[in-house]
Amino acid sequence: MISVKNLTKYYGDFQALKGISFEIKSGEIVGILGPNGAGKSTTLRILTCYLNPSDGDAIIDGKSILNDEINVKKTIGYLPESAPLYNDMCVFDYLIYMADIQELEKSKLNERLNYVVDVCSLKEVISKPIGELSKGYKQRVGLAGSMIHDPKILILDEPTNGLDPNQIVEIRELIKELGKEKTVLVSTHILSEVEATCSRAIIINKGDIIADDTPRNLSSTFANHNKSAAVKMSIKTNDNIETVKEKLSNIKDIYKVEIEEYSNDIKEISIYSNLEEPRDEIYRFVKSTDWIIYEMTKVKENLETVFHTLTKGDE
Ligand SMILES: Nc1ncnc2c1ncn2[C@@H]1O[C@H](COP(=O)(O)OP(=O)(O)OP(=O)(O)O)[C@@H](O)[C@H]1O
Repeated sequence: MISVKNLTKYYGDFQALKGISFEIKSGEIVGILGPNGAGKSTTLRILTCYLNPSDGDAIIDGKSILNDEINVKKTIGYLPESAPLYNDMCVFDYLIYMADIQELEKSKLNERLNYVVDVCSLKEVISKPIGELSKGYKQRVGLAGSMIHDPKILILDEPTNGLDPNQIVEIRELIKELGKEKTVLVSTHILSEVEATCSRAIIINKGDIIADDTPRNLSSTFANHNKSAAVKMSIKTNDNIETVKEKLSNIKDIYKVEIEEYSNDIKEISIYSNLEEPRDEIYRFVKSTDWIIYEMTKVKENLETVFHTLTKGDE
């Protein structure tokens, strides 16, 4: 469905992509992961014909990005990192406008409108101006607009960026749902999202692919030489999520803290550490607070720790 061959991109003298190649089969949901500046957006913008490669080619559903731009764009639904939504437009008008831009046949308009409104759960906001919607709803509108023309492939650039944990879970569920019918390529920093939704992860760093496998295989491949670990913790506290995150981030050797879920005073947290056994330090810290620990489990290997090991020193 997508065949990328030796894709190279220079910005002036700077080589942002160093001849990457990969294949994506029909029906796959593939996550493209990498630290800031790795080349994720550049790759996605080339595949969607918004940027020319310096060298190489990509064949999208049989069409080359080099000489069949119009048909490539028809095959793809693209949600850029910051989707250009029109705040004064109501959701309905925006979807009609996107259908128009994509030259969707009039006879298919009603059916497609009903489908995207339904799958993206937009019914209750359909007449509202986009500017009045929450970030989560705006992202749903962006997704709905990007697939109004029924593309075979969805390319989503950091679709959960800036969303709160509940909205992230919702968009993750939506991507899974869409993946039942479409081939999906999604870039993200949220690795738990890749583990939960993607059948494959392509890890990219400094313009090169450094790993390409199922999340499970990646985790087990690196099981023996990975010195970092993750801890899943459930706590009870009245501190808000930002405060919890900040306090835990200050513990020595912790490099990342994610609040996975929360309801009132219960917070489910993932904590990532450079140490093989981070629980001692975490416990000592929690003892100095009024938090109550409901659960604390070490997870030796997951995609986050693999990712950290592979890209260590590059962030
Ligand atoms: N228009 C541009 N001109 C010059 N350099 C650029 C341009 N766009 C991107 N770059 C550089 O190319 C590299 C790859 O950028 P890209 O945006 O593809 O990375 P990314 O993996 O998407 O990062 P992020 O997660 O921060 O969005 C970075 O070093 C970036 O500074």
